[in-house]
Amino acid sequence: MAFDYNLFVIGAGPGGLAAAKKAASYGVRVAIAEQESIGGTCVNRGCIPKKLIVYAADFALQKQIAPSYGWSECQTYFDWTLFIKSVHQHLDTLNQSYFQQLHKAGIELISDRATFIDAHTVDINGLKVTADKILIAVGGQPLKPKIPGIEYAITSREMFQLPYLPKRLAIIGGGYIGVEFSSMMHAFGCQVTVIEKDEMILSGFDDEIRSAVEQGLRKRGIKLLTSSTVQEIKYSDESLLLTITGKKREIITADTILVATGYAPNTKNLGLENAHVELGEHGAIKVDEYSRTTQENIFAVGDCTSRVQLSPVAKAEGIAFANTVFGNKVQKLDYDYVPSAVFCRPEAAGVGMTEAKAREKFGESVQCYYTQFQPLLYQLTDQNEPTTMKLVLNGDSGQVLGAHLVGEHAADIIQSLGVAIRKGITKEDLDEIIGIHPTVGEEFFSLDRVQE
Ligand SMILES: Cc1cc2nc3c(=O)[nH]c(=O)nc-3n(C[C@H](O)[C@H](O)[C@H](O)COP(=O)(O)OP(=O)(O)OC[C@H]3O[C@@H](n4cnc5c(N)ncnc54)[C@H](O)[C@@H]3O)c2cc1C
Ligand SMILES: NC(=O)c1ccc[n+]([C@@H]2O[C@H](COP(=O)([O-])OP(=O)(O)OC[C@H]3O[C@@H](n4cnc5c(N)ncnc54)[C@H](O)[C@@H]3O)[C@@H](O)[C@H]2O)c1
Repeated sequence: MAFDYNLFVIGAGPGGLAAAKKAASYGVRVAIAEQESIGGTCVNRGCIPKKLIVYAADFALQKQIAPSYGWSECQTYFDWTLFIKSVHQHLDTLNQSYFQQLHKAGIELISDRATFIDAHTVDINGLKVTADKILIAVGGQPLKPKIPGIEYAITSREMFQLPYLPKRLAIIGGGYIGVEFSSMMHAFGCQVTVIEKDEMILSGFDDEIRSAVEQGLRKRGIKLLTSSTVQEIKYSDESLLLTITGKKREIITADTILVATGYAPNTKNLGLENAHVELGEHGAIKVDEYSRTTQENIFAVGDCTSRVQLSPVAKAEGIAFANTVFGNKVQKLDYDYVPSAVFCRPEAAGVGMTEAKAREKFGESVQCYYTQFQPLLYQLTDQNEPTTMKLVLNGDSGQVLGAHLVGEHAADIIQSLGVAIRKGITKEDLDEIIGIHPTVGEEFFSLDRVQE
């Protein structure tokens, strides 16, 4: 049977775009459908605008320590409306550049929603298109817990559209999104309360890292209510009232509520049943290690498969799919050494195993090196802003299993160290490295305190 395309991709986020471009480089005929803006969550309502807000918030934090560096206090004013307008102008430029990249690669862009009619046919607003292979890269969307009054809460998507900064912000969920927004919004002067159901924020990270971030945020005045949930939300006198249950029952007042309790795969109403594509837990598309779904010619990558919900992972899965299916290079991903970071202040990052995970696998032989120190940046100031550093080792072989850091440039330092850890570096190898002075990262090469 002759198909319209060799590959049809649904969703132009990092996963779909990477797969489409790689497949096109092998000379196959590719089309991609996108119902919103090119670039997906990452470019339009995730990583990129978030990081620009982090930079904006950093000026406020720098201002606090500037007098210790000889700068006199001066009046400054942060104009959120002006700033967020320039963020969106930048996103428009990025969208344009993606559009041109697709055009140059000979990939046809169909700007509409696609749904399955059968395993080889999709419907796009009444247009039937056929393809030999179909890749689902539809991403995810914010989950909202079933709480009475949750309709008053907004999600991260709307945070990027806020017309003005709220005075009091309540955040439900102390994961990546909740913690990052708590840090940025507090730096702009908002009163922030985070409500997290677990005992600590940032589940999945090493406990020492979680605790160091908690201390850092609390010290700045961010209120963290852990082991707590929201029972109901009410609107009264132009304010939102959240009834908190958990360690303590209390009512907090907010102008804006951000709900950040996880991301659910975007797999509803996609017609997947017509194509015999099965779903697993929480609506994630079931895939094998080569991203193949339960239907032989259909593949899925990125957030919609709920493996690791990060942009570089979606991109790597897209490339591995295209290499395997069109490039004659069978490739699967190793998810063990995916570095990740939380762009809060203090910044946190980790790669490899946490101490808890290492102990599950290697038991008593696990050894940890740990240090906490006041970095040079804060030594002229009266602020106590410790850097926390931890290495997790297999004590028998000396192999480094994981590295974790809270402090300045944590994300950049950890991603470079991740390369060495993935290659099986030992503590002895690290001790032989000559670092760059004076930096935070050099301390990883002279850790000499085994944690009790
Ligand atoms: C606030 C926030 C901050 C984040 N920060 C980071 C970060 O700093 N670092 C990081 O690595 N990750 C970050 N992430 C996660 C990252 O954005 C995602 O992991 C990544 O975007 C997933 O890529 P994807 O291609 O799987 O899906 P997406 O980027 O979600 O793209 C999917 C695309 O498919 C389209 N689509 C869906 N259904 C259809 C359909 N039926 N037809 C046509 N098109 C369709 C959607 O419109 C969307 O454009 C962040 C996420 C959020 C929400
Ligand atoms: N820097 C980054 O790489 C980055 C930044 C933002 C988002 N992301 C990605 O986006 C995904 C979604 O982010 P997220 O922060 O929404 O999810 P998350 O899974 O990181 O955190 C959700 C948090 O909400 C808590 N929670 C769940 N239900 C709750 C309730 N009813 N009350 C109180 N707390 C509740 C959970 O215990 C958890 O700590 C992340 O998993 C991550 O992969 C990555």
